[in-house]
Parts: sequence; C-alpha cells; structure tokens
Amino acid sequence: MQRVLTAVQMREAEKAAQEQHGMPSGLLMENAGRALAEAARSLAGPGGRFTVLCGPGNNGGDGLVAARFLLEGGARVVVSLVGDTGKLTPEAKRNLQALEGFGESPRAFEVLPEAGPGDVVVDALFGTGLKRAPEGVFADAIGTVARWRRAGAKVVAADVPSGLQSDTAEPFTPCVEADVTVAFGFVKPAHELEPGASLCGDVRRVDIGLGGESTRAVSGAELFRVEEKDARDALPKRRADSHKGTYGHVLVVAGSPGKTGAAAMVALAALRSGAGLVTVATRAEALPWVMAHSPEIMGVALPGEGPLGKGDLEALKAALEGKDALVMGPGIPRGPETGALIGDLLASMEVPAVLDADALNAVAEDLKVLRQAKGPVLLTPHPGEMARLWGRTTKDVQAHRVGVALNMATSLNVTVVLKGSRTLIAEAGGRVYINPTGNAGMATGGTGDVLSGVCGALLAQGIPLPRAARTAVYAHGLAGDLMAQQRGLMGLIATDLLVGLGHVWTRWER
Ligand SMILES: NC(=O)C1=CN([C@@H]2O[C@H](COP(=O)(O)OP(=O)(O)OC[C@H]3O[C@@H](n4cnc5c(N)ncnc54)[C@H](OP(=O)(O)O)[C@@H]3O)[C@@H](O)[C@H]2O)[C@@H](O)CC1
Ligand SMILES: [K+]
Repeated sequence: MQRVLTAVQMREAEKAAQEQHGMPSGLLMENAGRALAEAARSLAGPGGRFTVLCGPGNNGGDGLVAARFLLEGGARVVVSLVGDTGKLTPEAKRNLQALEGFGESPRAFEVLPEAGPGDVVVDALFGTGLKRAPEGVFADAIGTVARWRRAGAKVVAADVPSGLQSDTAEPFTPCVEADVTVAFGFVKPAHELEPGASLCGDVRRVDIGLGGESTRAVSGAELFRVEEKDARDALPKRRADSHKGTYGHVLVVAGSPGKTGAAAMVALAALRSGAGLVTVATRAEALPWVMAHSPEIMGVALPGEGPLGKGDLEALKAALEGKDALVMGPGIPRGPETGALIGDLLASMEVPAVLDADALNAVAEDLKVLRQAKGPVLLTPHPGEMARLWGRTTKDVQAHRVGVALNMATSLNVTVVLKGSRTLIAEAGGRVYINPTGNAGMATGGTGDVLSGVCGALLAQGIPLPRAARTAVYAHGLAGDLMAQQRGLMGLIATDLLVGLGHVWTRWER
C-alpha cells in the first residue's frame, strides 16, 4: 500500500533516513535529480533541447542535478536560476558549483531560447516548499512554461508542478501544467487528489533512498493510495465444494415507483459481485418492476404505503433474518420518519450495513441515529449528500474532502466512502485511502447504486469493513475504466459497469 505524505511528513521521512540509515541529504538530491533527468530524456524528441528552470530551494537543487546528468549524457541543455540566487540552500549551492564544473552556467531567464516540439522543459521552480502564490519573475517563468507547452514542448515537473500546493492539491494562480511529474520518494496529496492530479499529468514515483521504514517516523494524518494488489488480495477464493450459502445473502432496501431501476442495479451489482443470494425489500407497488429486471432477483413486499417510517421496522427486521449484509437507500420513498427507522433498524441488527442515497439524506436530519448501530456501518455519500450530512455546501465539501471524510468517519465510528473523482475511503481508526481508478464517464445516473451493490456483496461474503469498501471502490472504478475503452466516456452508462465488473473479476481470478 502506497503511503501519501504531506510536506511536513516528507521532511520527517528525510530526517529519519538521515538518522536511521545515515543517508546524506546530498545523496537524496542526487538520486532525485538523476531520476528527473531520466524522465526528461524519455520525453524528448530527436535533437530536442532541455530547458531547466530552477528555483531558490531544494527543488531547484534537483533541477541543477538533472541538468548536470543531461549534460553528461551529451544533450543540449540551458539552465536558468530564477529569483534571488543569494537564497540558495547549501545543497543547491553545491550542485550549482558542480554544474559549473561541467562547463554550464545558469543564464538569465529573460534571455532563454524559445522551446517547442521535441524540446523538454524541466520545471524545478518550487516543490513541497511552496508557500504562497508565485509572483513577479516566478509568475513570468510559469507563464513562459505554459507558452512553450502550447508551442509543443513537453513539461516535466520536479516533485510537484510549481504553483501547486503539495498538501491540498489546490493550485495557486499561476501554476505549471505538466506532462509528467516525477514524485520523489513518496507520492503527495497533490499527485493523488483533484484538481492537482490533473495538473501533474503522468505521475512517476521514484525511490531516492528514503526507504520505506522512514515513514514510521512520520506524524499526523495517515493517507494512503489504494493499490490494485490490495484490492485483489481481499477477494475470497471460490472453492469447488462451496454453494450459494457460502457467499452470503444481501438484503437490498431500495426502489419506489419511477425508481425501480435503482433497486435493480443495486441487486444486479451485488449478484455480479459474488453474493450467493440477493433479496430486494420494497413497497408492493414497486416490487414486480424491480424483479422483472432479472430472474435472479428475489423480493419481499413491504406492507403499507408511502414513505418508509417506523411502521416498517418489524417487516424490515423480519426481512433481515438470515441475511449477511444490508444495503439501504437508492430510490427509497423518504419521509419524516425514515431517519428514525434507520436508527432503530441499525440498533436491532449486527450484520454490516451500507447506507446510500436517500438513506443518507434521511439520517442527515439527525446523525445521532447512527450511534445506535450495533454492527459495522458504511456510508457512501456523493459530495451533495456529504454536504447534507455535514451541514455545509457542496463547495465546502470539495475544498476539504480529506478532512470532512475523516471527521465524519471518526466522529460517527463508521467507514465513509466520499465519492467523486479520486473517491476517498475514510476509516474510523483515522486512515484515509485515495482510490486511483474511475473516470469522468462514470458521472452518470446509477453508478452509485452499482457501487453500493458491490459493497453489499463483498460484505456479505465476509470481507470486513473497511477493506471491503476499498476493494469495492477500486473494482467499481476499474470496471468503469475497462468499459470506457468500449463505450467512450460519453457513452458509458451505469449498467455497463455490471459487464465491467465481470472483466475485473476475470482479471483478478487469474
Ligand atoms: N524531502 C526530501 O526528502 C527531499 C526533497 N527534495 C526536494 O526538495 C524539495 C523541497 O525543498 P524546499 O523545502 O527547499 O522547498 P522548495 O519547494 O524548493 O521551495 C522553497 C523555496 O522557495 C521559496 N518560495 C516558496 N514559495 C515561494 C513563492 N511563492 N515565491 C517565491 N519564493 C517562494 C522559499 O523561500 P521563502 O519562503 O523563504 O521566500 C524557498 O527558498 C522537494 O519538493 C524536492 O524537490 C529532494 O532534493 C530530495 C529529498
Ligand atoms: K517543481
């Protein structure tokens, strides 16, 4: 599992590498600069020139090392030190001397030759040490990088595109847009969260000698990136002598007239994700329509009419008998008592529960009902639903995704899946995982219903929370990525994910 480190944590890891393994910081910079040079070389056209822009800190030092390696390899290189050279760090100064020893001196930024197709610009202005919006000559330099890129040059960023804030993934204006970003040692939030991730281009993480053990010394937030191996390894093996009872029975409480497709998609996603049996509980008027979608779906009618309320408690408790997981929410008829019903239901059951869509909107009216839960609970809000849960705007949620998801998970003692580009999985224990799969084609109705079905199926098969959530989110995104290759981002619809899930499991069962 890849650790994602903040700027402060990077410094702690660096210190630990120095103290524990005697790694000199000059050697870390040497390794970083060499990897940067390699990435730059991989982007150059025949005879292309390298323009290396260096800032006053250690990020600039990495650029100076890269320039030296490129020169040593016989490339045409021009280097510029932007800003006050009097502020150079000791390591950067040493590398400036070394570069001059190779016969190349930095030029004034204003007199650099133009860059275009085949050329590569190395952006080593600022890395994790960026503190404020770039102004003056730095803003000019970033503007020039953008112009060269428009003219056809490729841009490789050292560690973080300059202008992008490493910890928040929020860009200042201006900010470099890179084709490739070489992440030194560990990936940072800027690489993994939007909008930063889109500004980084292709992220290539390289080892520079920090060592995995160095993360033991870091304090504060525990952020990780979900890896395919972690997701795949969570899946239960299907033994030859097993039967449908081995793989759990999911109860889906979903659907209402006009929204029977939501219930069907949850149920089908659960069936396509290995659940042994799936039963949908819904109002009698909606039930035949839900079941008509597929003969594998079983159903129970909830007596009564209108919104779900306290009067439905006994019927739901009966429906839950013998079930291994509950998924509740998509398309349910919501009313004033729905939140209280959910609280009472959670208080009466021990199997894991997934709350999605209108179940979330219902509990948002009084979050205390979640504290009654006896079993593990997973909430799967999209940013709008999270805004209702948190009592703030969607914009606020998006600006603080990690903090909001983590706060909700720890304060309510639940697992939270905050959907959106780079879906987050926040655990009550304090860890937050960033999911790398998925695409903009999945921004279409019903994909969330499919996700809740996958979650329910994995829980019913005995994968515990929060791991089931990480695996479900990864698989769901990968299903979208595989299907986008056939449908295009424009053509992708939620039921395609049911096919895509099949491709994911095939790939993982090999
Ligand atoms: N950690 C590790 O293990 C390793 C880290 N390495 C590398 O070090 C990088 C971090 O280096 P860093 O800490 O020196 O910070 P960096 O990004 O160069 O910037 C700081 C300088 O910029 C300045 N400055 C900031 N904002 C500004 C603005 N808006 N406008 C103008 N100036 C501004 C700031 O000055 P001040 O704030 O005092 O004005 C200071 O001079 C990291 O990203 C990686 O590339 C590798 O070498 C290998 C091992
Ligand atoms: K940079």
